[in-house]
Amino acid sequence: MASSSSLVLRIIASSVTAANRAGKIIRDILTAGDLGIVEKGKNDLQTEADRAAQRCIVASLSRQYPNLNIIGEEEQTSNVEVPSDWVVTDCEQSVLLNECPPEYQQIPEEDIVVWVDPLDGTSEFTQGLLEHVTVLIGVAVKGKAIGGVIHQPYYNYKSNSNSFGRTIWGLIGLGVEGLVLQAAPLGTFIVTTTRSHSNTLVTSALDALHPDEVLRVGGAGYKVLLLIEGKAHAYVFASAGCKKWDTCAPEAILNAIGGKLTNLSGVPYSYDKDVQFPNSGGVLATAKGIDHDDIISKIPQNIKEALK
Ligand SMILES: Nc1ncnc2c1ncn2[C@@H]1O[C@H](COP(=O)(O)O)[C@@H](OP(=O)(O)O)[C@H]1O
Ligand SMILES: [Mg+2]
Ligand SMILES: [Mg+2]
Ligand SMILES: [Mg+2]
Repeated sequence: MASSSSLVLRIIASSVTAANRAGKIIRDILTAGDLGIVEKGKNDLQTEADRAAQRCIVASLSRQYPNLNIIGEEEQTSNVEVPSDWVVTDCEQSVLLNECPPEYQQIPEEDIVVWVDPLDGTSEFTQGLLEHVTVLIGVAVKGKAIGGVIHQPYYNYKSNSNSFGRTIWGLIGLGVEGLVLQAAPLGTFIVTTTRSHSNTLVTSALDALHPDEVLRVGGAGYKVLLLIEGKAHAYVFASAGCKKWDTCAPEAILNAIGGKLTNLSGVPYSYDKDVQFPNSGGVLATAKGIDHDDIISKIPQNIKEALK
């Protein structure tokens, strides 16, 4: 089989196209002005943009890969028609120009699970912090996050240029495309964490690490981008609030450039189709070159216990 036609690479290539389309849908809904906000739970909002972006991504991927396991954040009623121009079935050709790493060349469809967060950073989206918004599509093989797409529909939107938005994709063994990798500054320790889902446990984990600076921003996708672009050294979230769709794509992309994401006890998450959705052990993600285990050792035991 030619490497360019490996299923994993084609799914990533299709996910880039679908994420870009979803980003355009998100922008159009915000521009139209009716967000249709629904409260799913305490401090847990959903907008028409979340719902529409998910329908676009799931319809687009399942049209091309009818037997693929796709798990999305939002509940979806299958009998609602998806507008035909939301269904995109072409692959991003630049992805297919790459050689698929040998270990992923022969993966059958049934071993793959795709985790979809159609809009990460919903809280910030509703408050106009648009740079924090991402579309996340993660690809897991046998429970491991191996590839993914982070699309940022409003990247650079404050600049006067007409071309804003960007798409980052990555695959372990291949690397990451769509941004410039940068190391965070030496001699200081910058941590990023939640902006809208904090509590006393979240704060006490941060306190225990004595960071020089804490960047409180929205979304798991955006926080991992801060790590990749050298704005922060670690993403620390001592809460069970994040779910598998929040971390699958960011974890794979971070891993592809030498970073790491685990729970706060250092245990990796499984992305199998049968797993529980919550990342109940919290989230620690570290940039390339940061001593992940050293940070784990500084998280107090009572916090680790509370998150088990
Ligand atoms: N306590 C909580 N309840 C519900 N969702 C939570 C949560 N804590 C974190 N999350 C989810 O985890 C993602 C990252 O959170 P945060 O921005 O606070 O770091 C968000 O995804 P969504 O915006 O896709 O729902 C958010 O909803
Ligand atoms: Mg949500
Ligand atoms: Mg999310
Ligand atoms: Mg979401």
